Amino acid sequence: MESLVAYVLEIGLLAAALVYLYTKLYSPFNFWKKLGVPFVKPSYPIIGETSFLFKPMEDLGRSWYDTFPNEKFYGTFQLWKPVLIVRDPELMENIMIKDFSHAYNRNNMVEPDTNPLAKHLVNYRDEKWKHLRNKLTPTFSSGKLKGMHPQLLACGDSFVKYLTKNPGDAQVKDLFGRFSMDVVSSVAFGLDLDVMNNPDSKFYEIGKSVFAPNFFVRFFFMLQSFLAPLYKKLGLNLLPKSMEKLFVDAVKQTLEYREKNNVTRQDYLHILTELKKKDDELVKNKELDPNSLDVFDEQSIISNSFVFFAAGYETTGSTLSYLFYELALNQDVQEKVYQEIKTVLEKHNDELTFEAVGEMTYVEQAINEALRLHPPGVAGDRVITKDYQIPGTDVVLPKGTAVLMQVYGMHLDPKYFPEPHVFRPERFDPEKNEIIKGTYLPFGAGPRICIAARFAKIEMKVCTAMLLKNFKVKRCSRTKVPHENDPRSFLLTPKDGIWLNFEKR
Ligand code: HEM
Repeated sequence: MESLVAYVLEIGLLAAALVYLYTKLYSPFNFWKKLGVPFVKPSYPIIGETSFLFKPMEDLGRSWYDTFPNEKFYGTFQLWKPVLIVRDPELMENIMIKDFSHAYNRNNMVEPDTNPLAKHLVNYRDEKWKHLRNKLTPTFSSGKLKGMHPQLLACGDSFVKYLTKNPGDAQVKDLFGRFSMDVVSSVAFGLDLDVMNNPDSKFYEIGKSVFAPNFFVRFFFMLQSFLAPLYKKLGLNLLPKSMEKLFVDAVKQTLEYREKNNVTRQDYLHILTELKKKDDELVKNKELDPNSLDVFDEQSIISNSFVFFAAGYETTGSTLSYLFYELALNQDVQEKVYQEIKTVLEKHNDELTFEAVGEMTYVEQAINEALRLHPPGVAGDRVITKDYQIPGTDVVLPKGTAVLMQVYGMHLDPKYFPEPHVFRPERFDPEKNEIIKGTYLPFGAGPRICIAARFAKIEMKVCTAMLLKNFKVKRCSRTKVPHENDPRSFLLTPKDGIWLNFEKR
């Protein structure tokens, strides 16, 4: 009996010693303490901090910003992984722009060879990313955007036709989602689906269900950086295999059809096809290794068309929904937007040319203001790729540290945006120059900024101009004020859509 007690005591002492040594010497939770950075202790031993997996993004954005209100930066954890929270505009600019060579990559990415849709810009790293970004940047040049303009107008026309047939109360998240799906399918996949008027299209049904807010997808998206090696091993995708196949087949069939019938359309798919042709030549001349990640091949076309969908569908659909919600609640702003649209169109013989859209500066200010109040991403994501000394401090962040820039918190900080909850597009008047550098980041910043920010703005301006020219937007009995964000989404997106009333002018 005695020997059993002694045995249990010995085991107990050994376990206590191991726990003590682990927490004091080896635990990853000592990371911030060792660096001398203030930090939030993780909620649980061993597994660390889990709140980022469950808290609604809006609350997460607020709490990240409001914890340590007097610090420019502090440490926290995602599970056992240390994450630096940055809440200072100057430091954000340093990390994203000036010292970009220390933070090339985002933390939340998978390897480009993980699955057939992963070989795209969002997932590329380091020098490989730089090469691909250089190739893709001209695809959004003014000339190329002008070439895509007729397709945006066609999508806008379908929208106006739909509302003319169905005026009155509408759930706008669904309508702007359909518009955004029309744009993506037409510009990136070469498919004229007109889902605005044919919502039972299979493509739309599947697309809508995949991108609909979903706790499961959100959970796995937030864990992507932890699970990336597993995804790669198993060839996994956050999309179901049926969806993956649908995208791959849609692009392959369109490419074959165009090739066979000699069809040329000035869209994104065409521009990507031209990039492939250039690299085919280089491979043929043995100037490029056909197996290198640098080669722009058929999989690159498919993946980069897909990223147009993944990165552009929900973001533009939600932003337009919030914009129209704010315009319905702020009729004086809507009137000012409408007057600008009318004046510019009169000058351009009632034609919404590419140039006319460029002249609609107040419309753009309203979009900027909607993105300030409702940025789809609450935080900007980077990972330190080369040891980085935080300027003006002794803190050296080791390679591999994840960093989150607090976009949402800053957009709502009265220090930078007085009366932050008021919808006031005048803040963005380019002549007043009121915006403090580094405080407004809906599209990110620096060399890794959203590559399609200009395209997205033009798309949203075209949609706004065409709708407001024809309709007045008002609240209706089903409009929820204030609106709620969907807790199931990893982006800020309205819960249950937003209901508004469209009245023909
Ligand atoms: C309202 C609309 C949109 C918003 C608010 C938005 C926002 C963002 C943000 C915050 C980033 C990360 C930037 C950074 O890390 O600094 C990003 C990256 C990106 N976005 Fe967008 N985006 C929008 C529309 C689009 C559209 C329509 C496309 C279509 C092609 C697109 C394609 C991309 C790509 C490919 C990247 C990765 C860039 C890179 O890693 O080099 N986005 N976007």
